[in-house]
Amino acid sequence: MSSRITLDGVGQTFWVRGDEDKQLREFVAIENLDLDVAAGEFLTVVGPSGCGKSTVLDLIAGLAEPTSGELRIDGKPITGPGLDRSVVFQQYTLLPWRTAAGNVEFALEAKGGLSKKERAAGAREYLELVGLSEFANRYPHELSGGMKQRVAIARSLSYQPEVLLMDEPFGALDAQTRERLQEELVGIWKRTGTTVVFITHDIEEAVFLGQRVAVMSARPGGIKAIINVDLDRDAAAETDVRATREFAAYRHRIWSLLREQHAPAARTEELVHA
Ligand SMILES: Nc1ncnc2c1ncn2[C@@H]1O[C@H](COP(=O)(O)OP(=O)(O)OP(=O)(O)O)[C@@H](O)[C@H]1O
Repeated sequence: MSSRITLDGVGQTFWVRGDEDKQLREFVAIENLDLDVAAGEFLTVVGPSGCGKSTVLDLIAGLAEPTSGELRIDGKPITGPGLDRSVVFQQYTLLPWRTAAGNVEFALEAKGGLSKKERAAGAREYLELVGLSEFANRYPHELSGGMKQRVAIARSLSYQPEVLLMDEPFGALDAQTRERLQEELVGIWKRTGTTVVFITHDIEEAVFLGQRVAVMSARPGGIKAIINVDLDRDAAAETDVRATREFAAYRHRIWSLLREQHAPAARTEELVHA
């Protein structure tokens, strides 16, 4: 199950208070942003801090309304959150009083229409998908950071959203856990065919996961470039794809695009929009 997402000339402006005069003024977070995510695609988004990555994700999730432009999912305007889309945030948003299985079941309760037995079976299935079958009865405080994030992913996938929106979901994890979860996520994406939009600060993570990498520019945020990544992900399990020359070339290309943004011109722009 998957869905296509379209952003058409999307802009988002916030009212912010000036540092010195404390006057309210408009702050253009993103401007005239066009983006098309194909059904079943894995798109990663990188960009400097504050360029509007989370803003874009919030808009696709329907958690905010754009100031201008339009967002559509399968041709229909996005007017609010929906069960066709699921968000995984950086911080683990698990219910501490529920076990791992209980947390997944919670999402299925919200979806409705399933018996207790079906919900329990669903939780088992998705915890297995993320490699946590043996930890179903543990409470969040008894799980490691990586395990908690896997429960959050299992919970998001359990109600079979067409779109999975991930906002730096592995940002708080150590490098090894992060790499393992990246590999698991690619496997899950292949098995489920879900459309994934994944935000990250980490260029290597963006290249490893994304079929395409959208590189954002800052102030106001927009899409600077979209890079098609053609890596043999099927070989990922056996070979260290991250150590290949192709991988390094993609990494360098994106690094260079991001680097350009630190030029003095960017600072001038910052003042214009401040
Ligand atoms: N509710 C809000 N009110 C005012 N300004 C906001 C609001 N939300 C975001 N912003 C501003 O909009 C810009 C984009 O924020 P956003 O969180 O989307 O950036 P980001 O690229 O996700 O940043 P980071 O990588 O640091 O998480 C920032 O300058 C931020 O301060």
